[in-house]
Amino acid sequence: MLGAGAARGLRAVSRGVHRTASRGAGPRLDLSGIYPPIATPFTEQEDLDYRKLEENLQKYAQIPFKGLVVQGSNGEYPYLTEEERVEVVRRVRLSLPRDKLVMAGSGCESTRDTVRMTERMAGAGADAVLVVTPCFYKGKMDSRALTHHFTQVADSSPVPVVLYSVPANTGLELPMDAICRLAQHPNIVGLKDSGGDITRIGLAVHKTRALDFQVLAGSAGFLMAAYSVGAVGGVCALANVLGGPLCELERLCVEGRWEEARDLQWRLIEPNAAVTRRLGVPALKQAMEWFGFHGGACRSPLQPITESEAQQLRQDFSSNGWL
Ligand SMILES: O=C(O)C(=O)C[C@H](O)C(=O)O
Repeated sequence: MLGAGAARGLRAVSRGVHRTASRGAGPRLDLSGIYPPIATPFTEQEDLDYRKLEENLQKYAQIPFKGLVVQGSNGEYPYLTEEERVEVVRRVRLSLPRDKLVMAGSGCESTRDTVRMTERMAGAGADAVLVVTPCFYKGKMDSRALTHHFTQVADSSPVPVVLYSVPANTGLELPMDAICRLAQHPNIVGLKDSGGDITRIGLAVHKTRALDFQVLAGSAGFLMAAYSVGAVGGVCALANVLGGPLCELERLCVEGRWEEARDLQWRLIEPNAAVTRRLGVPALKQAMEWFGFHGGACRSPLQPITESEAQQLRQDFSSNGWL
């Protein structure tokens, strides 16, 4: 892991984003494995519910995850204050066994705020940060702007940076040429791609092969496909609910047991689509309740799913043998 000093020392090199195979800053952070982007429990008054969070964490600690993503899209981070964001990461780090990675979402709209939030997340104990593409001025977020943004953040980050492309939420994809340039940065160790375009994931792996750069599938529906083109793991909303089966799918892929992997992958596609692009975070939190975790309500303006959506959601799990 790079320290702040090391990151500073690498700045001169990273400004030009030119680097070859060796990062030259000690062993890289191994990202391989499965991560749930954890949901944030709230009380009825929409305050953070740290007791419920802790109870969820105790359960997640029993599942062979590589670690947890705190404040990915499903953590409702756009609705948390800066203090809340940092405090949740601090508590997760304290609760989680030391060998589990904590990857903290530190993305903000401006570069300046993201740099600051990244430093705070590292101070709260994050092992790595996950930095989403800024998107409010999406028409202006071209390769030049995004390369500049991520380079500035990585230059000053005390911990390794993972790029995060999630077009369903941001309305933009991190362009491939930006990924290839940023992959050369000594403090940028990977990409979480939630877009689901398997040709793009394969190309990202192919184009960065000579580098110590790791690609993670950003959703469970294409996890096996992503492994087959060289991804090393996945950050999957569905892992909040079906963490064991997703870790099993990881194992089958890593062992090359593709037929068994395919059978399992098939059963995950419908539940995954339901808790992500079709019904989103409120549905994920509903499903968590059915599987013994604390989900509960989202922070407003997100609304609970309707009765008929809940029925369809249940059907998506039960018809695939999960309920
Ligand atoms: O919450 C996140 O962050 C995710 O990566 C979830 C992801 O978008 C998914 O589809 O699983």
